[in-house]
Amino acid sequence: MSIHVMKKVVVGLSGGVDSSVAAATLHHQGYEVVGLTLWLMKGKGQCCSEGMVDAAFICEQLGIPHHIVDSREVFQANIVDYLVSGYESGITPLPCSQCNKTVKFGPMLAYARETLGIDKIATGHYARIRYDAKSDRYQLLRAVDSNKDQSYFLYDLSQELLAASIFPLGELEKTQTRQLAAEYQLKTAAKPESQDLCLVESHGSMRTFLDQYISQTTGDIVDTNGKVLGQHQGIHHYTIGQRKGLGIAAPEPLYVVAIDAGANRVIVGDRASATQPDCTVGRVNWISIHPPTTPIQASVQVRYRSHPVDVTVIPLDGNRMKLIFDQPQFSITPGQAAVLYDGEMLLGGGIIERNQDAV
Ligand SMILES: Nc1ncnc2c1ncn2[C@@H]1O[C@H](COP(=O)(O)OP(=O)(O)OP(=O)(O)O)[C@@H](O)[C@H]1O
Repeated sequence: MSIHVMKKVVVGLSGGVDSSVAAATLHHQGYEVVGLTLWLMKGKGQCCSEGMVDAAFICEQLGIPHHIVDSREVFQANIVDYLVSGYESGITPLPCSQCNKTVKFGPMLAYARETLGIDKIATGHYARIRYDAKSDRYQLLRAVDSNKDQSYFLYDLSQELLAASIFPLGELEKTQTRQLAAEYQLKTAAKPESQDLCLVESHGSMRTFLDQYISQTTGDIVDTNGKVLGQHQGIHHYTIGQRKGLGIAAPEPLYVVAIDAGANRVIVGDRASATQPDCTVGRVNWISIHPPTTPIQASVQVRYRSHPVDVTVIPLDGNRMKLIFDQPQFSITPGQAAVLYDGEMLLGGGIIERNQDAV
């Protein structure tokens, strides 16, 4: 007699079409699925409450249980406070990879294991996971749909989290996801794509969000020689490489090249002065490979949508690395993630550090 043990999985449901299809796909594959929605945002939580209702509807449609976990404190401490202190210190923090690690995957797996006795979690992220027996590691790969690929935001996950995760949409084109949603007649089938960071979508702009927390303190906008060219309303309104909205009339286009929080100054210069041959990166996480001890060649994305460029990676002590670009790069932004790839495999990544020469 064979005993059929049903595989169990907890699916993170945002109320969007991707996670709905992830849950429905696993359900149709025979998994015992539990839906889990994290309640993330305080105050302006309209998108969260709508999301919770839509997620509940999907669970009812699929006939699966739905759990909601109040994660507002975790989100506030790990994302809102992280963003506010980062912008106050003159960097442009990346919230999504931090959110995935500390708010979503980590706590979701803990909840799945401790409360539900389930060892697997799934999300609607577009990325793939492969086990490599030779290195005994789980590797993170780009999604098949290169336009939707979200691997960049997942570079900071651990081996333990990767081993426990399933990305049912990694092999699909977005159009196929929509088709599946229609086939399964999911309520979320026609829901529009989210266009931006959840905080930006809920508040209209990052500026509106930050202005709730950071008071506007006027300061100088200066050129690279320290000459005052204008005034700003708060350094948190600026990011490296920014050209628009500086309010300065100049014969040549000017870009933000550095933000000096100590002196409350924004430093602007021509395109060449916002271009760097190298940078250093901290809090490095090697995800798919063992940490290298000698220099390696890779390609790097310095922003989510930036084109990968070739780079030499020099490992440094203390979870840091130096990146030497084959071609100097424009607008390398402290606080954003530098994520390394070898073809479709994501090797690792970390947070771009401040360029000490620029301030
Ligand atoms: N509040 C949440 N609770 C639980 N899981 C979540 C939540 N928000 C996002 N997720 C999970 O993370 C995945 C990626 O989230 P992201 O915010 O990038 O949404 P998305 O790509 O627009 O997907 P979706 O269409 O499912 O909203 C989602 O597919 C979902 O599995």
